[in-house]
Order: sequence, then C-alpha cells, then structure tokens
Amino acid sequence: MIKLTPAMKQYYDAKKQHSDALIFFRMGDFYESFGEDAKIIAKELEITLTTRGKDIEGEKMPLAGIPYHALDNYLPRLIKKGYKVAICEQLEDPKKAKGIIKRGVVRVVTPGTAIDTSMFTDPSNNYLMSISGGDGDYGVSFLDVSTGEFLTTQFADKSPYDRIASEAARMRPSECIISRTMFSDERLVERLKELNVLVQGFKDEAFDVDSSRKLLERHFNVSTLEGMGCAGLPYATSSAGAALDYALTTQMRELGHVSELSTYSDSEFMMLDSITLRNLEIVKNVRGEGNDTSILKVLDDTNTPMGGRLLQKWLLKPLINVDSIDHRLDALECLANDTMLRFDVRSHLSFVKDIERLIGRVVYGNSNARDLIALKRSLGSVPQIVESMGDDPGCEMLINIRDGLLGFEQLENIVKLIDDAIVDEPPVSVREGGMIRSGYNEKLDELKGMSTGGKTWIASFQQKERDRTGIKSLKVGYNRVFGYYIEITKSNIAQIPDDYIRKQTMRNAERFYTPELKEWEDVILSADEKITALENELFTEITSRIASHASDLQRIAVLIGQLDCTASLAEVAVNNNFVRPNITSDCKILIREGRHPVVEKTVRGGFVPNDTEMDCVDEQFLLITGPNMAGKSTYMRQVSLIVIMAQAGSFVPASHASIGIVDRVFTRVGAFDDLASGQSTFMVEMVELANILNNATPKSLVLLDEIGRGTSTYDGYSIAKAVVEYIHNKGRVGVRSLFATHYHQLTNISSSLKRVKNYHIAVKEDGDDLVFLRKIVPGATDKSYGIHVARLAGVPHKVTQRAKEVLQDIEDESVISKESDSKRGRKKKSAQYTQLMLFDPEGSSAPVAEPDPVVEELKELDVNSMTPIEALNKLSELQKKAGKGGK
Ligand SMILES: Nc1ncnc2c1ncn2[C@@H]1O[C@H](COP(=O)(O)OP(=O)(O)OP(=O)(O)O)[C@@H](O)[C@H]1O
Repeated sequence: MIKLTPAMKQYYDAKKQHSDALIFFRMGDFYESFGEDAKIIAKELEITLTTRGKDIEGEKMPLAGIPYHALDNYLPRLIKKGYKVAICEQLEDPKKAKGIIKRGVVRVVTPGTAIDTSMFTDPSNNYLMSISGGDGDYGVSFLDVSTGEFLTTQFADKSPYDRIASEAARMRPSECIISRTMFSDERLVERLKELNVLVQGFKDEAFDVDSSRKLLERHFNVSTLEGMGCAGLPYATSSAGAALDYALTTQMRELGHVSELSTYSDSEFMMLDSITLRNLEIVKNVRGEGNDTSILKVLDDTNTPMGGRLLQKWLLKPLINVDSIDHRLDALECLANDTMLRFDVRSHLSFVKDIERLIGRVVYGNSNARDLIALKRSLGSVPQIVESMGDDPGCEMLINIRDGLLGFEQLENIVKLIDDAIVDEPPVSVREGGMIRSGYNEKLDELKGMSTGGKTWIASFQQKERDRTGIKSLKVGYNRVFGYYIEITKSNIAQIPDDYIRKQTMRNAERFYTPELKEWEDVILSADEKITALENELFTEITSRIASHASDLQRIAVLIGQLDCTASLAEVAVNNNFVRPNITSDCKILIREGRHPVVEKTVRGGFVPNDTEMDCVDEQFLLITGPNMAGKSTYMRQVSLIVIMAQAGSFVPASHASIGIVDRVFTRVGAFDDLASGQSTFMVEMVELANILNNATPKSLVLLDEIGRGTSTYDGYSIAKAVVEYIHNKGRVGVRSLFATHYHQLTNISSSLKRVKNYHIAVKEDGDDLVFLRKIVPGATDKSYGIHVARLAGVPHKVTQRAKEVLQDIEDESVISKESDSKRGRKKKSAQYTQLMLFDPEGSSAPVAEPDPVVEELKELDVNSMTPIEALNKLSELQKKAGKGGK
C-alpha cells in the first residue's frame, strides 16, 4: 500500500464517512474529485478526466475538478440526476494555516434536502418524503428544507401502495427515505420510482417512535407534540422524526427555519390518485414535454413563488368542506369584482421575491448580500400591499391577510437594517467583499479610506515613474501571487533606473518593485484583508439579526402566498370569463355552458360550450356515445376539471355552475403502455378499473373512457356492460359517472337501469363529409363514422373505400343472419352476434342482442329478502318462462 499525502488521507477519511456520496474536495480554488467519483463526475458534467499521483493501491489516481465559484452551476446537474454530493471544505484560512490545512465534510447535498438557490428554476416545493409504519398503519411526512415547510399525516390502510403513491403524486417529492427494513418492499420502492422519486434506505433507528418524538420535541423546543397535532399518531411522529433526522444529518447544522410541524388529515381534501392527476393533467402534461397543457398552466398567473406553490397545493388538494371552499371563493370574488384593488395588489406583489427561500438561506447561513437586497425589496413592498387593500378589503380572508401583514412590527426595522448596511448592487460572492455600505461601520470606513488612498497613490506613482524613466508603456499592476509590480517591456529594459529591484521575468517583459511601492503595497493589502474579514463579520451579524425573526417572516411569506394565489385566480377568472361556482353539500352537478379550460384556449374555430346535469337519483350515469373525434373525452374531462377547480376555490369556465361536493375523482382514460412494469395496455386498464370499482364512494365522480377497448370486442363489451351495472347498483346510491363508449349496443341498458341516461355528441353528415357540431344532446347515437374520420386523418382513399365495402358486407351479412337467426332460434343468433361484434371494433350500427327477460329478472332478484318458499316459487315461475316446463 502506498503512503498517502495528508490531503489524500483527508479525502479517504471523508469518503469512508460518506461512502454513498460523491466527494467534492476543496483544494485551493477548485473542488476536486478522485477515483471512481472523478469518473462519474467527468462523465455527468462533461468535464476532463485526468490523473494525478497514485491512489491507495498505487494505481494512477483519476481526477476531475471544477472551479470553486462554479459549484452552484455544476451541483444541480448532479443532484437532479439523483446523486448525493458531500462537500468537503477547507476548515481554516490557507494563509493562516500552520502546516496542513484542515478539511472536513460540511454538508451533504441530496435531491430532497438541497437548499442552494440555483437548484430551483421553478418555484415548486422541493420535498423530502419519509414513510414509516407497517401492518395497516402508516405515517407519511414531507419536509421542504428550502422553505422550512414540514407536514405529516397518518392513515390506516391494509394495502397502502395506492395511498402512498397518491400522496407522492400530489406532493411530488424529489427524494423519499424509508427504513432499511422497509427498503426490501420492492412494490413500494417501484411505485415511488415510477413517480420519479429517488428512494433511499435510512437507518431503522431513525424511524423509532420514541426517539423521533424526543428529537422533534428537542428541535421545536416543546415538551409535547400535542400542539402540532401528532400526539397519539405514532407513525406520523416517526416519519416526521426520521425526515428531520435525515435533514439534520445531511445539512450538518441546526435548521432553525423549520419551526413548525403541521399534521393534516386526508379527510379534509378531495382524493385525487396518481392516475387521475396524470390523466387530467392537473399540474403537468401527460407526456411531460411540448407545450404545457396542464390546468395549472392556465390558472397560474401568480406573481410570487409563494403564490405559485400555494396554487399548486390548492389544485392538488381540493377541499371538501363547503364553508372552507366558500371562504376562498369570497376572497376571489372580492378581488374579481374590484378591478382597482386587484390591479394595485398585483402590481405591488410583482416586486416580491421568494421570501420563504430567502429566509431559509439566511437562517441556514448560506445567503449572500444579493439575497438580503431581494429580501429588503420584497419586505419593502408589504406596506404598499397593505395600503392598497384599504380599510375594508371586503371579505374575511382579505381582512385576515391585511391584519396579519400589519401585525409584524419589526418589518420596518429589518428593511432599514438591510438598507443601511448593504449597498444596492452588491457582488454575488460574500468572499469578494464590497457589500457593506459606507457609513454603516466606522472601522470599515477607515480601512476603506486607507485602501482607496493607497490605490490613488499607486495611480500617481505610475505617472511619476513614466515621467522619471521616459517609458510611456510602463505600468503598475497587481496579481494575487506577486502583489504590486512595475512592468517594463523588454525593449525598454535599458532605461530602468538603478533603484528598481527585479521581481519576476516574463516572456516579453520584466517586473520590478521599489521599496516605496512595497511599503504602500503592505498598507493596501493589509487594509484589503482587514476589510474582507470585517465585512464578513458584519454580514454574519446582520444575517443573524434577521434570522432571529425567521418565524414572523415565514408567516408574512404565507400571507403573501395566499393573497397572490387568490389575486391570480381572480385575474384569470376575469380574463377568461369564469364564474363563481355555487358549492352545495347535495349530490347535484349542474353546469350551464361549461367549457374545457385548456382546450378552449387552443381549439380553432371557437369552443362549443355544453351543459351537464348529474345527480344520484335520475342522472347518475351518463352514457356518452358519438363518432370518433366528436368531443366525448373533452366533455368528460371538462366536467371533472370544473368540479376540481370549484373545490380548489377557483371560478370555473361556465355561465353557471352548481357543484355538489365530490370526495374523490376517479379516471380511466386513454391507453398508457406500462411495458417497464411488465403490464400490457389491457392489464393497466383493468388494474385502474379495479381500483375505481373497489374504492368509489357514493360521493365520488368517475370518468370512464372506452372501457374494454383494450381487448377483443366481445370481451370488452361484456366488461363494459358489467361495469355499468355494477356502478349503477353499487349501494343503490349513485356514484356519479360519465362513460364514453363506442359500443352502441350498450346504450340499450338505459331501458333496464333507470339512473343510466344516454347522451351523444352530435354530428351532421354533409354528403361524404362529416361536420362536428360538438354539442352534447340527449339520446344515443347509432353510428361511429370511424371511416369518415380515417379519411379526414389522411388514410389513403383506397383503404377507406375498401373499408366501406367491408362494412357494407358486414351490414348485409348481419341482415341475412338476423333473418335466418329468427328462424333458427336464439342460440344461433347469439353466435352470429359474437361473430359480428368481432368484426366491428368501432361498434357499427349492428343489431343489438336483446336482453334475456329471464336473466334480467333473475339479476334483479333480492334473494336475501325472500323466504325459502318464495324463492322456490320464483324459481319454478322462471323455469316456465324459460320454456323448460315445470310442475
Ligand atoms: N366542445 C368543443 N368545442 C370545440 N372543439 C372541441 C370540443 N370538444 C372537442 N373539440 C375538439 O375535438 C377534438 C377531439 O375531441 P375528443 O378527443 O374529445 O374526441 P373523442 O370523441 O373523445 O374522440 P375518440 O372517440 O376518437 O377518442 C379535441 O381535440 C378538440 O380539438
């Protein structure tokens, strides 16, 4: 084994402590990485891989390095790919170090705990998720180290995967920690990975309920967690404790800005599972690329990152309490109706930056002077925001926000402190100095005077020396290694005076100094060094004064977020002609002239509005038919989006809307191959369907788009029919459902199932052309126009022509077989029907299999409520009807 240099020994020590992280090892002006780390870093960051010295085995040591000031650019690229990076710093000033410079890891940056500004190109929260529990009870926590937000919940669920996936889909964490024991649960790990969450196993002890409780109590400096709502919730506590433990372990410092833990319960929110969030494109595109067609994109006109984050939360967690929704809608109405108020508030909000994250950085200790300027300007807008809200902003929420903003007395002092201390345009790096304003500190001013005086002397010294030597190109320069020097080009070297002392030889020039220049150099450099040290000291003092008000400032940030989110929704509502929905606790959904908020923005030729009427009594199940491209999916999504928007507290795209609270929205739309998980398109469809049928409650809203299309027509039709019957009859109280289908035969079901209503989207035939009217009208349709649509899509004429002939043949055959069937009896007829269906993937206007009255009657029987005699009598009666005789 080879003898290592002291620095390399330090590197190997750091690597031993943080074996799962890439080590960024500070060497002077660079962060260097060695060995396997260097290879990964060189590849991921596309930088040069070299070698230097020998590694512990005596092999050439691979090396990759980045300039220390470029850390902010490179770090996010690694973190976003899921790497952990341990930053190993020089722990003492190299100039003052006696012998070997001490180095050590000062923090580990991971995807879920990053706090660096450069990580956040969008304002969304960056959560670390933590899961604990087992045997039916689970705790889930979310901690955003950058903003200090900390949430926890606990729920009981025998099969928790869907629930956990739904939480992850709504909160979109970058990283999730689970105990090493739980890490062996492959299904859980897979579900999280599918949602792009990096899953890490963390020490089992961190998930221990007792030690978690103690850690949380210590961190929040409380004697009980009761006030935070998680006393008596062991798994909410242990998942929160583990999250905090992980954050403290990686950040290696106190996290004072994480000052509160909130416990939430799912019963407060509408449940949106991960599939529905994806299908309805609530916060991002299904395909995740191209133009953003999410509902968030349409609704987000926020001016501040706090407002943006809150809007996302509102959309991902719509409310289910009528009063709470009305509370939001009242504020929105105030702002929508008062144009001046809205305009004023929004213009002042536009000066507010990310206060939450700025505070996080200040408390954390990695803020710079520009962060303080951003904080000053943001806080400086608060009095104007308050003023623009006037004495009576008109509704409870706005009054609360105004009073809350007014309630922070130290606001003015913080603004003044930053204004007095920090120059308007400070340098990015604190190390460079030059950030403290003249007049803030006497000692600093004195040092600055010496430094400036020295520099003025240097300028006059250069002129004096040019005059003395007659060398016009003589210049006095400075570099960090050699200090101040007089530079003379080689062609003038003969003219140098005797008192010049040689300092350095260059290719085309020589550098000199004089005793006088040396004297001034000492004055300037010592003043500059002292200035930097004093500025750093003052900066630390200023930030700790601000940090002592962290929780008040975080409260201000929350209020600003609420105001911004509401004002943005009001602005969007006015600009897009949305109306305030009427929220009720009954089962009715009544929408007049509803529109799809995203499609209406992109569709050419204007969006055609449509009405909707649903309830649990007469209009529980809307069976929607219509040609391809007619607008069935658009219509169904529009209904569910209007419901979600309304319960999130937004106005909706309609001329009138009355929404009976929905507790969950389920969707089964489109076809997503899930080849990665080994599931076929049909399997995915059935898994999603199973989830809906097993979990929909009487207050749910279900969207089913072409159920059964992923398998043979016969199987698909059978499944579709069974599903309609099941949902219709489930608990006898209706799950409100919208079902689009091309199985036109299915529409007959409305004659036996009273709460099923047929609707279709109208089209008009114009010769060979098809005009899409986009209007939903009562009744079923009997034609698919699939071939028309194929022609519109540019399928070659020969193919569509041939398709027409095939269709004609099938239709002729069906007529013949219908006639012959009636002679040959029912058995033969159903065989022919099967064959026809197999030829008819789009469900042509084929003859419909009549429901068998005996079977139908049998299905309707409630056997549990019959006596044995009644049952025997019924059986005998049915046998007679079926033509089997009986006594
Ligand atoms: N109400 C409407 N007003 C104007 N254009 C509409 C309307 N509804 C839908 N469209 C347009 O029609 C297109 C097709 O709509 P959609 O996908 O909903 O049809 P579909 O009936 O579900 O079709 P398929 O059965 O083939 O899946 C949409 O992309 C949109 O451009």
